[in-house]
Amino acid sequence: MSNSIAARCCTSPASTTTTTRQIRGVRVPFSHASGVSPTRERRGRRRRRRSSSAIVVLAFSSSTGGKSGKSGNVVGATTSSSTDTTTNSTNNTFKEEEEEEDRAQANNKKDIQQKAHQNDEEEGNKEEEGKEGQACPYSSVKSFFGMEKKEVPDLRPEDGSEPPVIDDISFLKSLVKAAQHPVGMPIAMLDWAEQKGECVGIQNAIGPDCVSILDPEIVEYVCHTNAKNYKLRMLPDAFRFVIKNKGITGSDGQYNREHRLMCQKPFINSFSLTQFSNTVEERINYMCETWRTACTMREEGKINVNIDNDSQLVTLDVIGKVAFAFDFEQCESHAAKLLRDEDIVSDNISQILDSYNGTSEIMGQLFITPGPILKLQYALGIGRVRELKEKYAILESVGTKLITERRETVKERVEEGDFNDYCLLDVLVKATDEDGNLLPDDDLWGDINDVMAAGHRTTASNFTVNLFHVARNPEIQRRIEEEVALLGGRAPTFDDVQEGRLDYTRMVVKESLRKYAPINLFPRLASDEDTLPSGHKVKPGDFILLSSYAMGRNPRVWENPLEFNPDRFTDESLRMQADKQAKASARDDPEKLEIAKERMRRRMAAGRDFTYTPFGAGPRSCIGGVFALLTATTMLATAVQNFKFGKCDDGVHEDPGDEIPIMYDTTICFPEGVWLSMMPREPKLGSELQQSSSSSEAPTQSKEEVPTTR
Ligand code: HEM
Repeated sequence: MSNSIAARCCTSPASTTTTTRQIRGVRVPFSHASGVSPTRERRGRRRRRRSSSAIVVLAFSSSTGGKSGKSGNVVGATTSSSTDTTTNSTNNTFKEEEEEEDRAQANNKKDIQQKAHQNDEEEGNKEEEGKEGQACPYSSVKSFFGMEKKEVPDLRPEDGSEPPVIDDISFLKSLVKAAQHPVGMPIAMLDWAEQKGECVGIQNAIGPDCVSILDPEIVEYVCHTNAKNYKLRMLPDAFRFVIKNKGITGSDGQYNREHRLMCQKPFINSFSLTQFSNTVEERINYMCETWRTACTMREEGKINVNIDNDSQLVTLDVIGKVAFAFDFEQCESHAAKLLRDEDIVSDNISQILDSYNGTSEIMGQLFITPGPILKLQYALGIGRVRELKEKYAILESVGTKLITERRETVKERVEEGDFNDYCLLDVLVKATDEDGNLLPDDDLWGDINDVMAAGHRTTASNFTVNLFHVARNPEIQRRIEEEVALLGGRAPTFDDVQEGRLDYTRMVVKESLRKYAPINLFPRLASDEDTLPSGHKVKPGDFILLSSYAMGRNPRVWENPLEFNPDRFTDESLRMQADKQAKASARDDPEKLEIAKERMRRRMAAGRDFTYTPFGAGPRSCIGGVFALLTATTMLATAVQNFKFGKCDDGVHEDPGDEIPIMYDTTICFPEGVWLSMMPREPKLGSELQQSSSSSEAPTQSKEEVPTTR
């Protein structure tokens, strides 16, 4: 039986006995980090959990070494297409990606280029593995962008000495410090970089040896040049034990590539993106209306809110609809509670939310429990592992019911000639393997669950950080206002972001991601022996520590890294940044310098460098990065269009100063909440313009409801 997946329309009822896919591996740590409206009690639990996440990467790294997904004959897993996704695309992977690249170029859509870069990485790896067994027409595009295979730079110590290493005692001390620090391991990585350099070997007395890397050139080597040796992820045993090796984040090899390609599809398809834009617009405007009404109910005409809480509600609603057309109605529940003191959550939603939050919480508690102990606890019925399994089973069974309903809906739509994908699940229910069998429900649920968990709290935390800075920095707020006013009072859309009408707002989003990376680590495991450009020797099973947080605060790369400065992302700043990186990599060789400058400038302009890594890098990088940027920018513009933000002045919540108190469990958390004040703008920013405006304004997108499964 073949394992290939093709994009075909569903014409027959769901089959759940299709393939015997062998899937190896488990979910990445953030998969179940999705607490909704965390109470103080839950925050307390997160605080206790934190120290474990700092060390888990070392304690368990050996458990997944050497795993890889089963290979089969790929017959074109579904990938990007522009508007018509109904063609039976079996072998059009490269062609469609090439078209996507062209479109991105033509429209100067920088972030879609970044997406194309991810695909590029992926294809690069396929080529390396020789799995496709065919010449890649994409390589000409690659070479045009300077993405052809690069010479490995020589970054060994210039004086001929051995590359820097941390001995085991110093390492254990760092580990203890990291475990006590709310940010965890990235703090140790920054310390090592300061003391020894940006690529440091680590002798680890209690686990495999590690290399900690902050140097963008060596990150490029690991995530791009020789990515095939560093594709494996370390994952806690609890994930594997419970989640049965499904989903994108938990898989490797061919299964992972196929499911990445399938799941990327709606996030780069213009029809689907328009639906998603409508959803984001609708949800954030609903929340704005709730805030507005709450303000009118106060004498002072304004309110103070914990924006961390409300952000999570909006993004859960968004990701539910985007992933599987499910409406969590969090914004409605919030409005009912805030405005009328009513609880209106339906049984169906509470069941899903309870299981979703429950699995997240227990998974956090069992994060570092080794597999054999989990099994023993399960057999003896002690600890919370049974409860975890039960909760995940509930989640899965509700998911399966929704999938069954959606299969019917999509079938009817297809029969009526509507082949569009309104959500990710629509893509998945149409996908078949090369024998024409539909994919089994648990494969589908694995992907949906992954995307929901990966996209929910990450995007919410970014929105929170954006508004924190807007509220305390009048100049940042003024510059966003300026941009938003030009929209003439209509709702901001994804198109506004992609077509450059919200460039400054987008730079604020990017700066928030740099300084407060939603996911702090994206580690890799070496599968084979290798020597890094720094001269460090790597053995199979060695652990490569990569960190978005530490890279985003690397003082060599980012001047005054603690300063929040969105202007780092202007074209001019990026050019200067590129020249700085080129200088470092050319090492005083004038000939190399010119080539390196040219190359770095091109890469930075296209968002394809390895200095800025909030979405990770390489063949396992985030598949939702572009969507997340579009969403966060649209939400921020909408919020500023509707409200004037300021520091919290309720006399209860203290101003934290310019640094937000944070900690990481599986994603970034704000243990004290993030409080700010908001006052409605009357009328909305730019509305006056609309009345007298010319027809040159971009029209408001029509609202097309995303059909739900309920
Ligand atoms: C601001 C928002 C987000 C941030 C900062 C973020 C960050 C990340 C990071 C750091 C990784 C690991 C990458 C690596 O190991 O190289 C990742 C993986 C992933 N992300 Fe995101 N993410 C965000 C939003 C999203 C969204 C909205 C989706 C879904 C639409 C998504 C889906 C995924 C998936 C499926 C993976 C696993 C990829 C794999 O294992 O092959 N993420 N993300």
